Amino acid sequence: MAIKFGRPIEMRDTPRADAALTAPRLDLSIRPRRNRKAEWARRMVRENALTADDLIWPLFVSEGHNKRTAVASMPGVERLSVDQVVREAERAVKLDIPCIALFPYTDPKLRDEAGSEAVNADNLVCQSVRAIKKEFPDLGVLCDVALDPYTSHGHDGLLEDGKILNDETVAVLVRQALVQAEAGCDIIAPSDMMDGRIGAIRAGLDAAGFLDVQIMSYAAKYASAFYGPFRDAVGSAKTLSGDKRTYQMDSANSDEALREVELDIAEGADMVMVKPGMPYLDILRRVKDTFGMPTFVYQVSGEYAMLMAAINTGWLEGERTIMESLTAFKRAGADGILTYFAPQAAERLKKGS
Ligand SMILES: NCc1[nH]cc(CCC(=O)O)c1CC(=O)O
Ligand SMILES: [Mg+2]
Repeated sequence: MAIKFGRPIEMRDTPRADAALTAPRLDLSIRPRRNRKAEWARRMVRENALTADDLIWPLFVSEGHNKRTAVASMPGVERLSVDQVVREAERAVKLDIPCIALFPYTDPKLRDEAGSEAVNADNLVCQSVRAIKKEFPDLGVLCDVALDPYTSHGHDGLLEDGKILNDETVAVLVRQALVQAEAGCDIIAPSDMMDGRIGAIRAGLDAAGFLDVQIMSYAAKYASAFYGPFRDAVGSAKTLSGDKRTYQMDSANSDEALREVELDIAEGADMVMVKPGMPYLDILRRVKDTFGMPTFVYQVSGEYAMLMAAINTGWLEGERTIMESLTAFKRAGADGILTYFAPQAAERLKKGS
């Protein structure tokens, strides 16, 4: 049974009528409940607020025209052909969402060992960026940099003899970032977790004259089971051989996240990210407190799937659960949130409380 929230029960200062329940008055000078007695009072002492400015909306692009394909493990999320991505970009603009993030579902025929489609200046992501920027130049566009949507083995880097090559991968990532920047991408977001990629991408962008293209580093990205539905969406779930634990972080570690973030800042990251979100709020708080950088968090596909599964069965109440989960990120120090709930949250915020 879903819990139904009606009119809140608010405290009034009217003297109590004689009632069956009586008790000697407690001698309390401090009663924290006073500051919660009514909505106006709660609003006055509220410490954190979610606004549309906090939202980054991830979208999945696929081939075709006027085409939308449901992603089974992410109810409500679809893969969109480029023209449809532009329609969602329009929705983002209308909802005051400042930025969208693009992820491709690459035709399996175009995937190869080297992830060559990643550096094709006319790949789905680049096509989308151009189409969006033509109609909505003032909407921020973030592009993920990593090879997994393009490789036949589903890894974020180049694979040789069962090993993910670091420096060789970084060289390809620099080229991937460059085609995205040339297409008009505003924020390059490397999600691959290779060592040294932020510095190399910054140098590559600068050498090509893209001095103002920002870098949001997936700096503390964990090897997480919560990415499952995303791999379904980009089509790498079936192809992925092995796991990503030689490059993504061990979920048992916390100090290591600070060392990773420190390196990416030193290499030129403008913004840093912690990922996943809800199971890693402690990391988010440490990163924000330690560095004071613009700090983002990714409420990943598995978190979305988990909440939607419970919402769709009626076990959780949708709107309140979504808003609570997003406000928790603000409380933990996030300056912004990548979330598949971005449009729902923005619509809710537009309506007001
Ligand atoms: N490097 C690709 C990438 N970029 C964002 C996500 C996950 C996003 C999500 O789960 O919503 C992943 C998956 C992965 O690393 O396997
Ligand atoms: Mg690193």
